[in-house]
Amino acid sequence: MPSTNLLKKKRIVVLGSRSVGKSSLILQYLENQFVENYYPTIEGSFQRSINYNGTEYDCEIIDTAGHDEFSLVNANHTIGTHGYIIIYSITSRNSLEMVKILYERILDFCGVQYVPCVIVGSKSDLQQHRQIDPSEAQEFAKLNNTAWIETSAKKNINVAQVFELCLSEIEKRSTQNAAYKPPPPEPTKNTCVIM
Ligand SMILES: Nc1nc2c(ncn2[C@@H]2O[C@H](COP(=O)(O)OP(=O)(O)OP(=O)(O)O)[C@@H](O)[C@H]2O)c(=O)[nH]1
Repeated sequence: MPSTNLLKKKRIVVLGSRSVGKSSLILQYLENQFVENYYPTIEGSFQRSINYNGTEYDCEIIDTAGHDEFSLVNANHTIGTHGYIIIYSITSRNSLEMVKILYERILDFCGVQYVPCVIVGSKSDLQQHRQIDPSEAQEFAKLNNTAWIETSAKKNINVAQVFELCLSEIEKRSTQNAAYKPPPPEPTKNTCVIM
């Protein structure tokens, strides 16, 4: 039987195109800081205790290098991962297309039809450069049973909510699993086999 502590350990992977603001979101969340300059990420892992719904979760947050159409989702992204945050910038149509590709690649790699996931529209402070209508991203999220939210790391809008939503999606999934009862085995038929 797994201990309660183990059950509260959650691994969250943050994915998305280059420069959509993955590191900025994490930095704002963990350290209440925002950096205007762009420094490409290789990969980073951060520990953070998150209180959600009265429960303390011991979270590992993985910041990944920006993805393009040639990047593959690999075992490092998926093995042991409980939830995904996939980010596009509201100022970039290409980055929303990459969200769709990444989500499909995760499902393919894991061989499942659903994973706990939050789709995040970043840089919501840049309204004058908006290319993605909220309804478009919301529709994709709804179709795929994921959560969706817009954020600004710069203005610290909806930053903590992204991580809480991710835990909520993870919990939803584990409740569904707990409620799941496998179908009873098929009754054996009294058939006669002629050899
Ligand atoms: N206006 C605005 N700029 C942002 C916001 N978030 C990030 N940026 C800027 O966007 C650029 C890229 O941000 P990063 O956080 O480095 O993006 P990333 O997705 O981690 O990039 P990679 O490391 O290439 O994957 C930086 O210049 C940030 O200052 C935001 O909410 N608003």
